[in-house]
Amino acid sequence: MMILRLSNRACVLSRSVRLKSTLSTFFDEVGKAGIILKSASTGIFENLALEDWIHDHVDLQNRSMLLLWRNSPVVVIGRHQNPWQECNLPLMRQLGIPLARRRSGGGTVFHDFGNINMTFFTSKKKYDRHRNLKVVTRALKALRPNLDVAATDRFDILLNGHYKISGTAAKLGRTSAYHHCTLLCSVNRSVLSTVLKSNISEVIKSNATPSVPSPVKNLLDVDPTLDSSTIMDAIASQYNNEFGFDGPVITVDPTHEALMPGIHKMAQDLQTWEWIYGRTPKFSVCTSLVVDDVTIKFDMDIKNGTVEQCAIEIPEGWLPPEMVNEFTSTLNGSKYCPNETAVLVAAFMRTRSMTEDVAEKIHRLCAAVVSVM
Ligand SMILES: Nc1ncnc2c1ncn2[C@@H]1O[C@H](COP(=O)(O)OC(=O)CCCC[C@@H]2CCSS2)[C@@H](O)[C@H]1O
Repeated sequence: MMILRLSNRACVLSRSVRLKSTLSTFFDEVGKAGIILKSASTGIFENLALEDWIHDHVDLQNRSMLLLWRNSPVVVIGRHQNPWQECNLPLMRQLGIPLARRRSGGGTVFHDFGNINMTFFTSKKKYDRHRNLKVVTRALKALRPNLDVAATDRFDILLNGHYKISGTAAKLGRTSAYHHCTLLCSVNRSVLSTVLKSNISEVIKSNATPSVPSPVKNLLDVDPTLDSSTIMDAIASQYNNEFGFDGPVITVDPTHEALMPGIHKMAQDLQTWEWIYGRTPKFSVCTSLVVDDVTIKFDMDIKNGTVEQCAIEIPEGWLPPEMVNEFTSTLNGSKYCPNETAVLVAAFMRTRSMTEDVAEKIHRLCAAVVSVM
């Protein structure tokens, strides 16, 4: 038997007990129609894995579930998006802000501790985004009756009819579904807007899903007496009210492999380069970069995150033609990734004899290519 350790109104699925059941069989034993979970993790990959695990393993035919979670700073792109088009990857690397690709569609958002995420799990039949967003707007109104918050036809929530405070995405499986959304409480808005501005969007051609940028605001900007844990509590109690449930908020730790067998692998899969970058729909980059006062034209086709075709036009006499050929063939077939490019170019330079001047130029050429990665 698994034990629920009660702390005030909240429960913690205890790690200290000897587990005889997984989270899904535990829910079957408890037999509740509605369950509210809160993640103990602030790691995006663990939290996205928790969503995947619940979606794949919990019987959602006769049960609905709300998961509340928050993350440390991260940019989260939709399943069919192009990260180079959506965000400033060089700046994110500099700031140490990771990128994650989620399994649901839709656009790109920024999360930090000032952003709340909610995931509403249901059977596919009961999937109802309007009703879920009503839980959020009513919870906010219950806290501050004067707040002007309303859901739109595209399932955003707007503050004062203009400022986006919540964005929505969803994943529909064969029999079950989840709808997840954000809520901006006190996010760092200057980081949000700078990381969500691509440095190379104008040189990318792609059919990937584009985001729909909106003016955003934090709830705490209009009412600094609010705080995100009060808001989370209000959402949990409104969820119970709306659906007629009465459960407590259960804290669950997504690193607890025994409770959720297979979850570690799910989190690992979400962190692979192949999932985050490799799943980008085919795109091309066509740009001119100035290196040493000469203009160099790059033309690259990228499929599965890998350079499929690369052409570089360099003014005659700047570099020996065989070096240019060597450089382009190094890029062909490689990941569209600054680290991989730098390593491969360094390796090719080690195996060729060249003057210092040529080596310097290849370094600068490499830096120019890396600047658009
Ligand atoms: N955290 C957050 N919340 C609300 N709106 C945001 C946020 N970050 C950025 N934005 C704004 O939304 C647009 C993109 O809007 P767009 O409509 O294109 O995309 C979305 O809303 C996707 C929401 C995904 C929600 C998931 C829930 C759990 S994991 S992520 C962006 O350019 C900004 O203007």
